[in-house]
Amino acid sequence: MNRTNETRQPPVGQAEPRAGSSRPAVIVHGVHKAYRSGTLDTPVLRGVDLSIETDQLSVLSGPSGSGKTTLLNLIGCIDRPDRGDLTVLGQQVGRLNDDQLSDFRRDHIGFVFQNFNLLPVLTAYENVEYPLLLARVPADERKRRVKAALDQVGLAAQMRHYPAQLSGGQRQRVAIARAFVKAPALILADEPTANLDSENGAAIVALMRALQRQHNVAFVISSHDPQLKAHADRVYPIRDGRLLPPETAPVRAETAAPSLV
Ligand SMILES: Nc1ncnc2c1ncn2[C@@H]1O[C@H](COP(=O)(O)OP(=O)(O)OP(=O)(O)O)[C@@H](O)[C@H]1O
Repeated sequence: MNRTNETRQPPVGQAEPRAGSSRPAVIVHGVHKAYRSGTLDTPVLRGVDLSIETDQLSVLSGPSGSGKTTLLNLIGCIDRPDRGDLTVLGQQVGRLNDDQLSDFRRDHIGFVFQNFNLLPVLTAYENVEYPLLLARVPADERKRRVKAALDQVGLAAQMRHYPAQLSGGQRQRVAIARAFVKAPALILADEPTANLDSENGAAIVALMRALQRQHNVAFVISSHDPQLKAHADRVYPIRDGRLLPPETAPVRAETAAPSLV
């Protein structure tokens, strides 16, 4: 038997080791998803096949209702497909039970949301610290990592501010720091610029682009923001629950990473 051709799976609930892994970050195979309302099933994803490379910024793009968030939720292990399977960071997630799935999500995936989803009673510092508390990271290490993350998004001076004391763009920076602080191999962002004006949106796009390069993570973003699509390595167009052929990034002059402070 030729063992080199065997598909090796990491232990249940663990992601592939990051360094040297040449596998795609995400493989979606034959995925269908419908939402049920009463006796009526509304199909949303109708057989999606997709492979997302590590170390790239990828955008899922399509009109409202095309299924972007549904697909992002499946990749993020927030929901399960009706049919088909997903391999995320080398782990076939359909093999995980609900507890294992939520541990996998917590340990390996960072999330950024359209509405920021910060806890209003916690300061910027405490919001970023929260995932490290859940992961039982020791206090000294927590402090070092939270400060570094806030520094990277340019919010060191506002660390004691509550979300209500921050602008929309600053809140999204806190949310991005929170997503990066655990150094996940995969970050998912659902319409991260939709609630921002174009200037703040452009700054957030530049920040995500710079952080993706700096941290070598797979960054998957659902968006119809043309600024985001213009900065993506790969754009995956979705229409009516089906994927069209991917668009490669337009050739453009390489811009230096912006200063984050
Ligand atoms: N929990 C749910 N129950 C029932 N229908 C849902 C649910 N979530 C989404 N849908 C429906 O599924 C379809 C796809 O929704 P989805 O949020 O994935 O689209 P989207 O491309 O992200 O849209 P948008 O850009 O507006 O966020 C929509 O018609 C939506 O109404």
